[in-house]
Amino acid sequence: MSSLLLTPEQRQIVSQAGQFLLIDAVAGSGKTTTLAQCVAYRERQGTPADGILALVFTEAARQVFLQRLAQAGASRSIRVATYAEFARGLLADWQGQGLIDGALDYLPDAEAMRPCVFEAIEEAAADPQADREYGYDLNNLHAEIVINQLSRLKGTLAFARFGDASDAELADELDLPRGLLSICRTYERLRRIDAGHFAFQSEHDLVTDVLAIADELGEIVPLPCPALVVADEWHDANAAQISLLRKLAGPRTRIIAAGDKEQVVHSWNGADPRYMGEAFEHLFPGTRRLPLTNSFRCGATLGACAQALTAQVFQSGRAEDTEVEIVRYGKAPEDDCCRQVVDALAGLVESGAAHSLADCAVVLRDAHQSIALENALIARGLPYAMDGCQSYLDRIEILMLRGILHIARLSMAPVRDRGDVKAILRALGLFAGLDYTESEWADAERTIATDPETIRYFYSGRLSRTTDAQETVGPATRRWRARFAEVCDHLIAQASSLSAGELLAHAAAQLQLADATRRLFVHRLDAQAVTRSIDGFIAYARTTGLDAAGLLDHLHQAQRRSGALKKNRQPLVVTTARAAKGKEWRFVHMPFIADGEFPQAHADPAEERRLFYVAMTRTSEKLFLYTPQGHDSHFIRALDLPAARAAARARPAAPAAPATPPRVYLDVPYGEKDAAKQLGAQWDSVQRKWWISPAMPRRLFAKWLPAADGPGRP
Ligand SMILES: Nc1ncnc2c1ncn2[C@@H]1O[C@H](COP(=O)(O)OP(=O)(O)OP(=O)(O)O)[C@@H](O)[C@H]1O
Repeated sequence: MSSLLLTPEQRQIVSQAGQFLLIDAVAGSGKTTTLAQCVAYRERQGTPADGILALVFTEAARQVFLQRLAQAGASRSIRVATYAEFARGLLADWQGQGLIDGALDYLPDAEAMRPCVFEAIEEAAADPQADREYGYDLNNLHAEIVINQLSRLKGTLAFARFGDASDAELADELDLPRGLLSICRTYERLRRIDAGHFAFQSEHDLVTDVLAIADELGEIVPLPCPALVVADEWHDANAAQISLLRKLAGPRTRIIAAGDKEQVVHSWNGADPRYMGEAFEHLFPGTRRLPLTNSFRCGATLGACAQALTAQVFQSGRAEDTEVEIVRYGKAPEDDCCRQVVDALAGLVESGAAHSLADCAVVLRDAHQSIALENALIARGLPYAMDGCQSYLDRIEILMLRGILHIARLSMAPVRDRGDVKAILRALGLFAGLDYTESEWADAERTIATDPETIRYFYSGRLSRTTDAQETVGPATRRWRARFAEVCDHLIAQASSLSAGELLAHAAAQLQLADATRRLFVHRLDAQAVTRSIDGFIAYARTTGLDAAGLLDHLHQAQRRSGALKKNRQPLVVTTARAAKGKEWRFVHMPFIADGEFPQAHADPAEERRLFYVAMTRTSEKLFLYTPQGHDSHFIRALDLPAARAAARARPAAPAAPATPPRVYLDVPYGEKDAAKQLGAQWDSVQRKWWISPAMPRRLFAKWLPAADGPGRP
């Protein structure tokens, strides 16, 4: 049984009687805790454990939910599953009962999916009607892009449209290349033999396969009809998941979903604020909505800022405040901003406010902003670990730009490590559209790692040749390779007279890298992120003023130093707003809060605001926001910090809201319950405790009062 005292809001949720309940919760308000308490309560009320199902999105969330169930005193046999796992179990049951044939092959990961994706790419390319502007490359990056797109099309149920819309129509509607859509359609055709009979199946297919089979075979395939389904982190749900939930709702099934509508930040993958609102209410008529407004993570000042930003009630259940400091940066914005971040981080550790850098995180809007930050951290010797995004030194577009500089110099020096040589060459080959076999790659890597000057032959022998009869590349790739070679020839000629920044800027302009990026990364948002990263790196190269050799040397040293720093066991975390969701640190720093950066230009303003809210509410002790001097981002203004501080000061000192429940709970042993009852104590069936109102004379109940309230039991 839990020792946690539920807040009045939490208690109301746990004991409410309606069939469908949607919990509108603020960040850190105990969604998971409350859902687990709902499960334990219903079980105590007689719902059998095997009639209860908890659905979550990830294995990590499953583990947390299991812990919370144990804390709430629920039985261990209650099923907690991810959506994919649950769907897979259903398919296995149907197969076991002989209702469907199931899949011949289960593809557990992207690696296993790759041959099937390649087959789909080849078939789509061979179609006489194929989109000739699309690069049907058979490489890992392209396979990954196809897999992500398959997952999006499934999550949004857009696959259902394939029956009545052409690839061209869908391409237009979804802002995707027609070639990519026909690959996805081909993949699905290769996979799907018949209802309930699949040539192969991956994790991404499971939920939509269950939905499709249930639609096609109707009552032949029985769906479970649990007495209670709870769905955590509901703000991440997509169309497929909400449809599955609907299918599980029998006439007496109770559904409780908890989420924060302000944390819908995965719309790229099908999440939609409507699933936290009207779409849920439409599918589950009579839904009651109840709030969880007390955050146990964010103190009063930050809570008031979050409320001002989102216009949703956001109170603090934390006794201590969470301060917010606005730091302004000036000239040379990137460097000045990062210098201030690094100074503040070092100050937190030196002053003892943070036990180590592991108490801190830097949350970026986007990975491209890490370049100046990582350089500042490396220069200061502060250990850091990237979480949810790669270090700029490892990102494929940066490796490609390094590769271009190596070509310009016709030397791989100073890089000698075979792994580093491999990463740079492959990134270069990918952008250049080089069609190498594994053994050709291995050969090139070995030779160049042994003698860095042989990159010259790699360039003249393969990279710049566009008429090799053995190559099977299409005309679009061939044209692109010719342009690539022309630009590289120019860079080689200019390498000694231009700086690295000028060489790269020339290459980016002549190669129209933004277009090339769109060709490779396909999805508009992915391509934009890579383009920003390329622009950021070129700007950085320009500020150094170094020539190609100098910059390559500098990057090599930076890589070595960052490798050494990575060995530290208590590093600072550098992450992005999206990847930070669900996490928490004592001190959070958010650099580059400037209009155009965060909120990002051309992005959906509502999702930008939600992302900002997610990032800022990861903090428990102090949030640092860095904004340009004289140009506060409109997010900073929206927080209305002076008013938030005033509200926090005006708040009654302590105890905080949840520590002052309107009930005083008693520790009454079972044998003394009648005595307590006679004195006026009442039974709380949610907490499973006796309680009195604060107005009642405590001395009568002194021996049962918890330690903080009275003498209690010896
Ligand atoms: N009534 C309560 N009293 C004290 N602490 C509580 C209470 N309810 C929840 N908590 C604590 O608040 C913290 C956050 O709870 P939980 O993880 O359930 O919140 P969440 O809303 O799911 O968080 P997130 O926004 O990160 O998804 C946990 O440490 C939990 O133990």
